[in-house]
Amino acid sequence: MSAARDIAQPQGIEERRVSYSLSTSPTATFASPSSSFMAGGLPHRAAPKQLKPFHTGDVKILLLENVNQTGRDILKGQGYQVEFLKTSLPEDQLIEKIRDVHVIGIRSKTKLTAKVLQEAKNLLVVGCFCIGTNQVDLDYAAKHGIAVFNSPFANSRSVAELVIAEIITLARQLGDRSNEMHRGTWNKVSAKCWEIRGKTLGIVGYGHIGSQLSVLAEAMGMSVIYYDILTLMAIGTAKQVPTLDALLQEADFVTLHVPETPETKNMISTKQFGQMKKGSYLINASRGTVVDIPALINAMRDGKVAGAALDVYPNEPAANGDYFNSNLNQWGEDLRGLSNIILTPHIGGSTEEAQRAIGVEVAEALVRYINQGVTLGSVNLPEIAMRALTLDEPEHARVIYIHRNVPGVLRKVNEILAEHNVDKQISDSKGDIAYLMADVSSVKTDDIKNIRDSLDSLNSRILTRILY
Ligand SMILES: NC(=O)C1=CN([C@@H]2O[C@H](COP(=O)(O)OP(=O)(O)OC[C@H]3O[C@@H](n4cnc5c(N)ncnc54)[C@H](O)[C@@H]3O)[C@@H](O)[C@H]2O)C=CC1
Ligand SMILES: O=C(O)C(=O)COP(=O)(O)O
Repeated sequence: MSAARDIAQPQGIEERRVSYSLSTSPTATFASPSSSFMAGGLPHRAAPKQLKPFHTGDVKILLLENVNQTGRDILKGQGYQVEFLKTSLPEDQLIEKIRDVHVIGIRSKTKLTAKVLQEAKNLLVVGCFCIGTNQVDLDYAAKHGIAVFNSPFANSRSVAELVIAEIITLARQLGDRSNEMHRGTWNKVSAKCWEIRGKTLGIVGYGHIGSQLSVLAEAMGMSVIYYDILTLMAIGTAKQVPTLDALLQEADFVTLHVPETPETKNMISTKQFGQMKKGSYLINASRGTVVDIPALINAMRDGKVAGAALDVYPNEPAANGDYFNSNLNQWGEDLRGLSNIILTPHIGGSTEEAQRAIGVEVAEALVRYINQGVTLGSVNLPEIAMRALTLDEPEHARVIYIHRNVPGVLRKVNEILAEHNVDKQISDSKGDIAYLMADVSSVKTDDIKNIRDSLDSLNSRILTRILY
């Protein structure tokens, strides 16, 4: 049985769903208190005008960017309202839509900036159905009690395989030969075409993708060196080098697998191209901001770089269609005019295997969070797990209190919970934000309302949810 089913669909839960409670504003009153355990509790940053009985059908989810069917099925299977769009949305439309939803699922294109998130008054959680989370203002989200989840490695293998294909394609100038044949030209050449056996691959960023790539490259007879800000265990006979310059000076192929951060912006620019070996190759399947594209164009025109593969760009379009004729890519003409350059539309993680796996992983994390408050795998909140609430424990409730990490909060929370039997309590913090989960028993509806109101009145409060 899958984790989602374990957590979200205990025996007999379906018929009881209609009676569990929507978490409320401090001024709202309870409707139809449940006598059983249910997973519920939606956020209440904006005071709802009226409280209505809650069921899973109240949870509104917006899925953008063609999230895989596997994820959609899991979420719909919970009874949530799921709206699905194939593309991302321009900011104004995104703001309109995000106001209304409790959950949003995105991939790498949708920018959830503070400006967008501040309109998301009901938003409980963001699911990034991809690896990168740079498109989300994680700090703003945490400070407003919005959890963010991603899929940390389900597409790593797909990216690593793409890079292997690109290494050979560049070494043999396959893109150019194929284009020539498409134009009807037979151009059989061996000059400056190489085997990859015995060549050195320099991997910048030796995380999930970089280390997977290391294994594949060594299996094909390449020597692997890598540079990372962390000291990391080498896989196989790969060697960590102390600086980026050392890597650039030694590598025949340089491939980038770092996240988008202020430090990685234009990490490969004129100075770094100057360090690279003449006739070496550059591959970027990380983020478009990591390579200074005008500097790459110059390095290729000078012959310093013999070939390049770009899968990512500083500005990427929201949907499939015309790209280089839009003003999104100001260097389109220059890039297309170069020889031995592979240009792909951010397809590193775009395989059936990766997308299916990501759909399941992220949707299951969302279900666990919505239904049980479990934050395992969250990238911006402390990770906390407690066993699922079950139906044979009447008058139990799960209290979730997201709060600022300041002294004295636990004492105040425990004063509020003191009259009840606290079966279990866990609390953890991450920077300024703390997450507390407590299962309490012998609680009646009025008790739940009182607990919620008291927690809401504390200065440290960011978000209170009570699941029962
Ligand atoms: N083209 C595509 O479709 C895809 C692109 N990506 C991109 O690839 C990136 C890497 O993915 P993973 O390997 O899964 O991430 P990861 O987090 O497992 O590894 C990243 C590595 O980069 C290192 N690093 C961070 N900053 C650095 C710096 N300034 N200098 C040197 N090393 C640094 C980290 O210490 C870490 O070891 C993602 O952040 C994402 O942006 C990921 C998946 C698909
Ligand atoms: O997983 C990532 O970080 C990627 O870059 C892949 O993004 P995508 O899901 O193709 O929008």
